[in-house]
Amino acid sequence: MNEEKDMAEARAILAGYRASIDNIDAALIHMLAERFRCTKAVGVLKAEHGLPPADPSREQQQIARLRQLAKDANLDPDFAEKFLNFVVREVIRHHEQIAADNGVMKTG
Ligand SMILES: C=C(O[C@@H]1C=C(C(=O)O)C=C[C@H]1O)C(=O)O
Repeated sequence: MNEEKDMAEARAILAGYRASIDNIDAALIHMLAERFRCTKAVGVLKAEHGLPPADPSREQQQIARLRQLAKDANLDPDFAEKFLNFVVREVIRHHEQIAADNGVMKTG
């Protein structure tokens, strides 16, 4: 009887956490969509002005900044760096595609 009650309570707590996880995942998707909307505009600007798709020195600054933010937030900084690199790789792929569509040579 108690076991059943414990299990029902655990399921209710789990459902509460999952509702928050679903909200957070939705926020992440919206934030990523907004970031890519912005980086695609950067890709067009770069293609129009013959700037290279990638900017490694800017990326180094972002990595240092995000690693510190992650540490302060008690998030694994290695994970934060891997996540940023994953996103930036996709951004650079978009920039290369935009440049190619506009007849600009791949330079970086
Ligand atoms: C968006 C840019 O292009 C690339 C993508 C970056 C990013 O997604 O944050 C950062 C540097 C560049 O390699 C940029 O140069 O700012």
